[in-house]
Amino acid sequence: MLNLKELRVARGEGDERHEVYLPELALISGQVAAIVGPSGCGKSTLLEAIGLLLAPSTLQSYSLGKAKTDVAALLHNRNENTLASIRSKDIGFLLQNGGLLPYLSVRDNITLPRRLLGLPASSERIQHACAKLRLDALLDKRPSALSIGERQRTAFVRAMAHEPQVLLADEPTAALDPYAGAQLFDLMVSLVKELDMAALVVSHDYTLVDQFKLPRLAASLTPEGCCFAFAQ
Ligand SMILES: Nc1ncnc2c1ncn2[C@@H]1O[C@H](COP(=O)(O)OP(=O)(O)OP(=O)(O)O)[C@@H](O)[C@H]1O
Repeated sequence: MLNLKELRVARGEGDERHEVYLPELALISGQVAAIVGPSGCGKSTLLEAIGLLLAPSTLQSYSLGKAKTDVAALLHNRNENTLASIRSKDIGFLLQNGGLLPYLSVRDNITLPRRLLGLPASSERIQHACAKLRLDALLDKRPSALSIGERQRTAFVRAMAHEPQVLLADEPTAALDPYAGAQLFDLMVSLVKELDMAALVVSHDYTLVDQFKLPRLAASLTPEGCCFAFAQ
């Protein structure tokens, strides 16, 4: 579902430059893996590069989705239209701050990705996800009237609403209590299997990562910056 080799991506300049290196990543359909590591090591940077929100400095190969789209070639040729379509259709991104649109209701935030793609606004899966994450009573509210955890659950449903091939989630349970966090992980793992997709999730919640037996893409420090590889 996602195969990538030799990704390097950098943030900052000069002494502030921080490079992240991922020698290899292979995710099969139905798989959820966790990106783990200390604060500031580059987990979000890595996720943003994989999600095509940040341009890599080096990328040997990157194929995405069932069609094995050659993303590395698209990036190399700066094929912005196709890259934009992959971002909106094939990738579901849950940003660390939620990224909800303040002037839309919870319902409209959740259904926006589907409406932009010309799909019916709602689906049985969305209704099930809203019920499981206890969002039903909040659908007419604006994000400013929600707690941070409620915003985070809304952002998760929005990231999955258009049934992307790959879900990239940056700390989706950071603001949730243990029960709500486990509910969200449980929903994510079952949706990923049901929809034949793959997911990468940045998480500091090692209890959940272990409980759901997720493979860990773990950070180690190198002279250049930070290198990620699957923990043995
Ligand atoms: N916009 C930016 N410009 C320059 N440097 C940045 C920027 N965003 C992050 N950095 C730096 O890049 C490095 C990696 O940041 P990143 O947010 O990817 O880490 P992280 O592992 O996700 O951290 P956390 O767990 O605290 O969220 C850090 O040293 C950070 O200070």
